[in-house]
Amino acid sequence: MINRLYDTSLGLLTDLYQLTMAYGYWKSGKAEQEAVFNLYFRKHPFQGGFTIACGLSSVIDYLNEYRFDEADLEYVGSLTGSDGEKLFEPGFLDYLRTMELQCSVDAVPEGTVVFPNEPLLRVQGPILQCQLLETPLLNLINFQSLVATKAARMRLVAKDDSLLEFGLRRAQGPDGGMTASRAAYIGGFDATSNVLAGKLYGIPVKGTHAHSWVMSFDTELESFKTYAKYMPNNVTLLVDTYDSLKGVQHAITVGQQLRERGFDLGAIRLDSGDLAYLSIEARKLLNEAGFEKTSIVASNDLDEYIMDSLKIQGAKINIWGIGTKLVTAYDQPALGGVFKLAAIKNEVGEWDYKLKLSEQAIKVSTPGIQQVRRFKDAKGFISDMIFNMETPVIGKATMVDPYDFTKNRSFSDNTMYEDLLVPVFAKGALVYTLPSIHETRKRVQEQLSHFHNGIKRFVNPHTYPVGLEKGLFDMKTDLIVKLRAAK
Ligand SMILES: Nc1ncnc2c1ncn2[C@@H]1O[C@H](COP(=O)(O)OP(=O)(O)OP(=O)(O)O)[C@@H](O)[C@H]1O
Ligand SMILES: O=P(O)(O)OC[C@H]1O[C@H](OP(=O)(O)OP(=O)(O)O)[C@H](O)[C@@H]1O
Ligand SMILES: O=C(O)c1cccnc1
Repeated sequence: MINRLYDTSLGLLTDLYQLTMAYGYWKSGKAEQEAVFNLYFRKHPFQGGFTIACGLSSVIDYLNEYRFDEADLEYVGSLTGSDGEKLFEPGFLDYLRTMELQCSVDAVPEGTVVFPNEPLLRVQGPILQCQLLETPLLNLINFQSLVATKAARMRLVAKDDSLLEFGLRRAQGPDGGMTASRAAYIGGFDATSNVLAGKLYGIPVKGTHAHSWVMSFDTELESFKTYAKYMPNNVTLLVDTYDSLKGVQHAITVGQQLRERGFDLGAIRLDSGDLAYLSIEARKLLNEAGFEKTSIVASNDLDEYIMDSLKIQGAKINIWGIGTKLVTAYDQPALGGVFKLAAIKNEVGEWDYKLKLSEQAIKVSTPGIQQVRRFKDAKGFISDMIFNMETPVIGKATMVDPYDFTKNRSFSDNTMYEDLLVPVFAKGALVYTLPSIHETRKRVQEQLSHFHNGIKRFVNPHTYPVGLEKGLFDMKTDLIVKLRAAK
């Protein structure tokens, strides 16, 4: 299924309205008009204070293979409108057949901590092409950023404990499972039970055994002994099938036999009951029997809140197995990333800036060829300023709070900063060297370490300051005033 999905051309992985608009651009002679779109979200997921950008690697794979094959074109050519006539002329299908991607894409590297309204991706190129890419780019970035963020939240609670992703069976289909395994690893998990993700993405694979193994034997002890006999170098025993603490005693018996063979009892796993009480009691039993190094794995519908609570209760869990709540991003199953037109080049080669009005200030889009400047001092990151690349900031920079123009801050020209978006495609050609998944995973933790702890708490997190450069703010305000007057 997965291979079939990715072996085929994916040009049609878009919404029909992108194709009908593309057709309209083509018919009206606007197809090649240069446009700029920004991909951003408006609100952090999980009522949190940060988001992890993830999915760029899939975007690169997607754009590298971007095409419409003959079967795609035949299908598109067969689509009809309300009168039963064809929607698209053959000439448009020929246009798609020979179309080569001309877009330039700038993006924040995967694993970067990002905030509402900041472009994660900026796409510049023929408007027809940018338009077709809206849906797949959002599909690739939204879900992976969501899961990477969820995973990063779990990592914050776990601290130095191990985190194992167990979600494949509960994921939203095969692709949901695969991309969640990848995003979870980037967000800070140590390993996955998903063997295909191990093979394709190079994520470490780990696992224990199921209740069915224990149930298939007459006694739990026999099941443990048999498992240890055949896999002595990978023994984690699930102790809760009948009675968790009796299960721990059986695991200790098997651990003693393993030691006689030169191996050891790696871990026990608890998967039901009061995980705080049981882990504390299990730890005592293991320590009393000389198994201080044996780990305690817990699983059972865990999320960052239950983990936090278990830690407060003094649970002796040092490996966490997490599936459903992570891979489905259970408490917020979608990130609302959007892709908005921000500028179009006119006949005389100048940019006409564009914005979408809304009654809600938060939903008014921002025009401009946007870049994000992240200011920092010796202690870490202090503020992000979105600016228009066409009017570069020279000298002192003034940043305005987009929702309260009376609030602004200035940064002298010797304030340290980094600009977040980097070139990924230049006129259709890949110009970016993708870091390994392991480097991207490290980047998340490194990035988080530069932010104030206030943005990382789960309850009423601190709002990290993100503003518009004064010139961009003024340009946006003028445009709003003009558009409201023209309504
Ligand atoms: N000490 C604890 N504090 C907070 N939450 C806990 C604690 N122990 C377990 N939990 C969580 O409470 C939930 C209990 O789930 P549930 O009611 O299904 O119980 P169970 O032990 O799985 O029952 P069963 O024996 O039927 O499998 C799970 O999400 C689990 O992670
Ligand atoms: O609870 P999650 O966070 O989703 O983690 C995955 C769950 O999947 C397994 O249960 P399942 O009942 O499917 O199989 P089992 O017999 O191996 O426990 C495992 O024991 C976990 O409880
Ligand atoms: O290896 C495990 O223990 C495992 C794998 C998948 C789901 N639940 C548990």
